Parts: sequence; structure tokens; C-alpha cells
Amino acid sequence: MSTIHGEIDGIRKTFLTRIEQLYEFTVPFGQVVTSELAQKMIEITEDLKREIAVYINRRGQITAVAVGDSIAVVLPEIDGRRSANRLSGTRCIHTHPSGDTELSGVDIASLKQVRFDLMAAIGQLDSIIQVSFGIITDVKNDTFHTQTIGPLSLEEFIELDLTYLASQIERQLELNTRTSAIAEPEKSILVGLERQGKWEIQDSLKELEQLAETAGAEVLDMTWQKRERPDPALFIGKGKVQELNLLKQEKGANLIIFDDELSPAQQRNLEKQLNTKVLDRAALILDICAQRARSHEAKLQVELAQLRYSLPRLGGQGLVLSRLGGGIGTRGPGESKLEVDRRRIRDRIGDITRKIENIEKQRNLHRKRRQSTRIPTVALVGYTNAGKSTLLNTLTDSDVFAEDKLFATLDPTTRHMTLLDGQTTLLTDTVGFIQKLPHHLIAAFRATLEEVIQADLLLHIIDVSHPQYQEQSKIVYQVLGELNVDTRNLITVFNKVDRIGNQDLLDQLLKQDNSIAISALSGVGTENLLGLIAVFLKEQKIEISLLIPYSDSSIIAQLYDVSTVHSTEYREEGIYVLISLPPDEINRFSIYTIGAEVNE
Ligand SMILES: Nc1nc2c(ncn2[C@@H]2O[C@H](COP(=O)(O)OP(=O)(O)OP(=O)(O)O)[C@@H](O)[C@H]2O)c(=O)[nH]1
Ligand SMILES: [Mg+2]
Repeated sequence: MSTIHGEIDGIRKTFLTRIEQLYEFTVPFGQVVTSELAQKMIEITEDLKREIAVYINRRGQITAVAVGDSIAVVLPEIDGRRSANRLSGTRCIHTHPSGDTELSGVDIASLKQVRFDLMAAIGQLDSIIQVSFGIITDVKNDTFHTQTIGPLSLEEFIELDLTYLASQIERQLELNTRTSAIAEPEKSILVGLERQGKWEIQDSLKELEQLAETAGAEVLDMTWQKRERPDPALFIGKGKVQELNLLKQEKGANLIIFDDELSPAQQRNLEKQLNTKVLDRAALILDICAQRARSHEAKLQVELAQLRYSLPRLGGQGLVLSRLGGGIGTRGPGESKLEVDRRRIRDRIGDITRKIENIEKQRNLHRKRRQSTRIPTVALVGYTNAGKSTLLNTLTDSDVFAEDKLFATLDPTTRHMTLLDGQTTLLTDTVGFIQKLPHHLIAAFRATLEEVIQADLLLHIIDVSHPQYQEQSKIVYQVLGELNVDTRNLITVFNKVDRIGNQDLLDQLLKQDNSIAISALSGVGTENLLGLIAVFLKEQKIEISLLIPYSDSSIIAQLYDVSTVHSTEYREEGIYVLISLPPDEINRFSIYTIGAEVNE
């Protein structure tokens, strides 16, 4: 009889036989576990109400079986000496009778101590089998770092390529036991689809290259396929995947970035076939935003978008691989690594949503206060890198961060701007837009974009020196449309004209209504812009409510001179008046404005 380790006293013979039969299972090479073995373990656990653990070696043989009590199992020792940077070559799969698959402190401790290839806990709740597992990701100063992933469905778990995973863990351990390990940039290949009616594929990939480099990856090559519709399973065609696999090997790439958003299934399938981390444009943009978010609010918004994006994608091989050494797509805002435990993600999403709601309430209060003083607001919108922040700096003599990189700005900044006639306005700078902006990001940033939605006037900044400025402009309108922004009060600002030698082009552009050409950097044309803003605001009327005490009732006559009076109501405390008037007249009546009723 093969040995059954652990607490076998008091277990009936029939059970012992069933447990012993676990030794007869084998697992195909490279696979973590089979569905039959997992199911058998769960059955015994349910009948016996005790933990069952098996050890499986890399050849797929069961090397040990152990029984514990209802909460833990004492694991057998493994023989043999191992060097510091190798795993034990054995994985431990065990059951949790409670059905809850969360790994315990003891589970993690044995993962580190035995250096298992992985440590998995299986549980069954409502007849669904789930798995959580831990892996060693790193070693620093002789201390092993681990990460737990899950809960996953049994099918998702079985999809893992254990051979590749273990080789990557050992590679990481080897890197880190060497003294001078320098973090190398991830080596990437970009992939796109060429379709009609979209951007030119080269232009789109060029932008993706900029994004990849901003995120810190090295771009080794790019490739694309002409195809009207993406393949539902692989996004690109089967043959193209094979070609990509060869290219990956030839170039030594460890990251493949797709130019379009992949479905969770496409991403998983591609990772399996390419056996490396696969990301899409959305993940890349979210990663960049996570690195760039500065304010507490922006960090929360980006993290929320990242979590919502990653929740349906957690089963991926690439995600597991990327846990080793972190890297693009796994980095949260600040120092944190992105959470990969489904349960904790759900909790965190709830937590962040509440926090954002609170901040939003504060922001609304501020906005109301501003509205009660009715200083007109102007918002900068435009494609990323168009020069919005530079223009804000020039117009308001400020020093906000502007840089020749995508997504330099994530936090809205509002500054006082004085027009030529001395009128004060508020100018707001916001996050730039980009082609295929992840919708999770738009949703998460909706609150900050409220500043834009509610502005009295929009300045649409276009970098005319960019070859794709027309396409970029279209995207800006598209995103504004998604946000339901009213674009009637908008000035088109053609920026970076210092880079344009072609006067004819400018003359042509300026035929467009309400447009102006400037250089935000040198200041050329900015005075004219200020003039145009003043004209615009003058033409615009703003609706406000006033409460005028009876002692000042002579004011009413003045109101009729400069504004449109919609209604007057005589009440005990005074006369309530609802009027529309040009913003620069507001100051005259500001002592009578009633903030809370403004714009509601
Ligand atoms: N030559 C020239 N460069 C400019 C001009 N305006 C801005 N730039 C440069 O363009 C780059 C991007 O400027 P930003 O002001 O950061 O652009 P942004 O629109 O705020 O970009 P995001 O915050 O990333 O959306 C910087 O390197 C600026 O110096 C201009 O009028 N002429
Ligand atoms: Mg900016």
C-alpha cells in the first residue's frame, strides 16, 4: 500500500482505499492538474470533511498524498537539496472543505519553504469548482516573495502552461540572486489590423510605438494584417499567429502589444499560443496613466479603470507570467502592484467607487460656489500632446507640467485667466484624448471631465504640425460626443504654427468659423485668442437667480437694461429674479446672486 501521509487514524478503510487510489492518476506533461483528479479530490473531501493534498512532479506523477483535518493538512517533506534559484519541481494541490479557496498563511508559508512550483487550493461552492493559487515571484535578500491569483474556474486553471511558468519563475530567481540585476526594458512587438475607414495602419502603429515607449517598453518590430473583421478567437488569423511566434523567437521579444482592444478570450488564446505576455492598447494606456497619476483622485480613477478592465481577464497566462518581475500591465498607481485576487478586486472596486463619490461631492460644492460667483469658465480640450498645458501656462503665466510625451496631464488644473479688458475667467486644463481611448478610462474620468462638460466655452487645441491632425480632431469630437458635451461654444485653436512653413495651409484652415492660429510655446497669436475669448463670452448669456431686497428695488430697472428678465417674484424676504445676462455684467450684481439655485 502506498503511504497516505497525515492524520489517518479513525478513517474508515473504504475511504483510505479511495484516497490511496489518487496515486493512480497521472497528469499530462506541462499541465497543472486534470479535471478528473481535481473532481476526485473534491468528492473525497466532501464525504470526509477533511483536507486532501497531493504532490505532483514535473513528469505528472503523484508523488505524495496527504490527509488533514477540516482546516489544514500537515505536508510531507520533500527530499533533495536544491540551489537557491531552483524550485522543488513539485506542485501541491489541496482542497479546502469550506469551499473558500483563499490561501491561508500556512499555505503561503509552505509555498516558500518547500519552494513548490505552485501551491493551489481547490474548493467547491454551489457545485462550482474554483481554484486559487500562489506562486513565488521573486527573491530578495533570501526572502521569497509570492503572489496569489484567483479564484479562477477549474478550466481557467488547467489552461496554465506549467512548464513555461516554472521556467520563467526560475529565470527570475536566477536574475535576482545575481548581485547586479538591472531591470531590463520589456522587449515588444506591435501588431495591428489594417481595415478600411480606419486610420492608416502605419500611423496607428506609430502612435502605439510612442505609447509603448512611454510605458517603458522597447519596440523591436511591428507587423500587421489586412483583414476586414478580427478573428473572434485570435483577433488575427491563425497563420499570422504562427508567423508572430517565429518573429517573437527570432527577435527575442517577451511582450506582444495589439493596437486594438482584445476580448478576454482573444487575449487568453493568444497568450497560450504565443506563450508570452499579450497586452492591448487599452492596457498600455491604463498602465501609462497609472504611472502618471499624481493627485489622489486621479490615482483612484485610474485604479478603478484598471480593475474594471482586468476583472474579466484574470485567468490569463500572461497575467500570471507578468507577476514575475511585474512590468507593464501589472502596475497600479503609486507603488502598488495591481491586485489580481478577484475577491479583493471586487472589494476594492466598491471601496474606490465610494471614495470617488465623496470627492465628487466636494468638487460639486466647489463648483456651485464658483457658479454662484459666476466667473465664466473656459476649458481646454484636444488630442494628447496638442499643447493644452503649454497654452494654459502661457495664458495664465503658470508653470504646470507640459512635456513632449503622451498623457502628460491627468489631473485637471484650473487657473485664473485675465482677459485684455481685465475681465477674470477660469481656464481648465484636462487629460488629452487619443484614438481608441479605453472606455473604462472615460467612465472613470467622467467626474473630472465634468469641468469640461460644464464649461461656458471650449478651446479645442489642434497640433497642426502633426501629420494626422485632421484624424486627431475627429477623435476629439467623437469623445466629446460620448461625454455629451455641447460643442456649440467652441473656438478651434490651431497650435504649433511656428512649425508650419506653409502659409497657404494656414490661410485655408482659418477659413473655418471661430478659429485662430497660435503658437502656445512662443506666444504668437495668443493675444488675439484672448480677444476672441472675450468676444465669445460677451455674446454668451448666463442664467442666474438674484434675490434683491426691497430697499434696493431700483436695481430692477438696471436689470432690464442689461439682461433678459425671465421671471420676478415678490416674496417676504425680497424680490426673486431669474435673468440671463452676459458674463462680464455679472460682477455688478454679484452681491444679489443666490448660489444654491444657480443652474439647477
Ligand atoms: N513647437 C511647438 N511646440 C509646442 C507648442 N505648444 C506645445 N508644444 C510642445 O508640445 C509638447 C506637448 O505639450 P503639452 O502642453 O504637454 O501638451 P498637452 O496637450 O498638454 O498634452 P497631454 O497633457 O499629454 O494631453 C511639449 O513638448 C510642448 O513644448 C507650440 O506652439 N510649438
Ligand atoms: Mg497636458
